[in-house]
Amino acid sequence: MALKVAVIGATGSVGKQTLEVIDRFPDKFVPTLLVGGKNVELLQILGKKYGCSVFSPWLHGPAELPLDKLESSDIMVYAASTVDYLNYMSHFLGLGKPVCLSTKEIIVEAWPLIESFSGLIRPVDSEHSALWRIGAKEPGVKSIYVVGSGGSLRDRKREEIENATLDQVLSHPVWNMGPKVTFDSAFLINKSMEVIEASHLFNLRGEQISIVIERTGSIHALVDFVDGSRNVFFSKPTMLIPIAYALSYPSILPLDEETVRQPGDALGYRLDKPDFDRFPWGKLGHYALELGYTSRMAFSVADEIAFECFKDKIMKPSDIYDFLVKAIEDYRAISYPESITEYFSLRHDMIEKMWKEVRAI
Ligand SMILES: NC(=O)C1=CN([C@@H]2O[C@H](COP(=O)(O)OP(=O)(O)OC[C@H]3O[C@@H](n4cnc5c(N)ncnc54)[C@H](OP(=O)(O)O)[C@@H]3O)[C@@H](O)[C@H]2O)C=CC1
Ligand SMILES: CC(=O)[C@@H](O)[C@H](O)COP(=O)(O)O
Ligand SMILES: [Mn+2]
Repeated sequence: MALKVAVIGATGSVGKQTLEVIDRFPDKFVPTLLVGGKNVELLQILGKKYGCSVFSPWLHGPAELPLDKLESSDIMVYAASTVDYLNYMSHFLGLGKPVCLSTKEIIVEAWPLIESFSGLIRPVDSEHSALWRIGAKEPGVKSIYVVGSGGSLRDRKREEIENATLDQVLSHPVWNMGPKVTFDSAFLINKSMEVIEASHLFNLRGEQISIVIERTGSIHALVDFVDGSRNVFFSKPTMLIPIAYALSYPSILPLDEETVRQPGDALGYRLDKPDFDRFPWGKLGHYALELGYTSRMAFSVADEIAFECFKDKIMKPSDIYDFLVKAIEDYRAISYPESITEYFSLRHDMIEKMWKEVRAI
């Protein structure tokens, strides 16, 4: 029997690639509910193509998903660039059903609220999928490496980074992704988010997690074990592999993507230390880990606002750094919400307060 799949964020980069995996294995997966945003035209085309239910706030009003369709699904892929559907995700997990989770903002911001379901949460973010596959959840892990490409500004000087245009920031050298994660990647904010994500998913301390740069996007993660051994994960830079693995776990689907290179070439890859002088944003994940869960949440919320401000030319990269540091520090002593309702209420207050600060700049 084909698994019934609900896709949140079906019209986006990860969502569309999820449907590509589903198309390749129609005997294994069938979409039951597709949730999208502004691109209602595409959403309706997809709904017709698969003969399934669709939902968009731009079509149907505030986020109220058809619960019957959701509950009758076997597995969820959460790939929306919003945390708005956290309560539905939590409800789905509460039914004992797995969620393939791409939206790292949820893991960074709301981990204490979903941690009890960690056995049902399957990482989709490429590095975390790789970490999962090479043993980061197993006993005996000493430390891990989250690998990055370096992003669109990786060869720019400090001054060029400070004056980068939106077009430059959104021209990723390796991956074709949605705008927010591409922006994050340009400043190593994405790696900071991924350090927190890895700490939560694999229950590791900040000092056990390092960022390294590999320019071709062929190495995604490394895990060092206490016996002195090291696992490394190679693959072409494609999200099809992590999406397919999350959907089909524990089996591996015959995607037949080209192997990245012959094993003999492995020594040809270069891993570099990140340049934190040019990319200080890449240290903020560790800083937020030090200061606690509410600071991590504030970091992610502030980053969402910073992206809007960068697009509107209200903030330069150095302003973004200051803004993120302030958010992390401002919320260090605030206790973390005890429920999803309280989380959304705190999130709302954070957004209001942060926009007030922006207006005062
Ligand atoms: N793209 C990638 O390769 C990777 C992405 N990720 C993570 O996955 C998540 C998604 O990224 P990506 O696919 O690139 O993002 P995109 O911007 O390409 O897609 C975002 C999706 O979310 C939908 N959406 C946004 N707001 C709403 C809303 N209020 N209600 C319903 N749907 C909404 C969009 O709908 P619409 O377009 O119709 O407005 C779209 O389907 C992010 O958290 C990102 O960090 C992680 C690793 C790799
Ligand atoms: C594909 C994926 O997982 C992204 O998060 C990717 O890692 C972004 O590219 P960077 O490695 O440049 O941040
Ligand atoms: Mn990633």
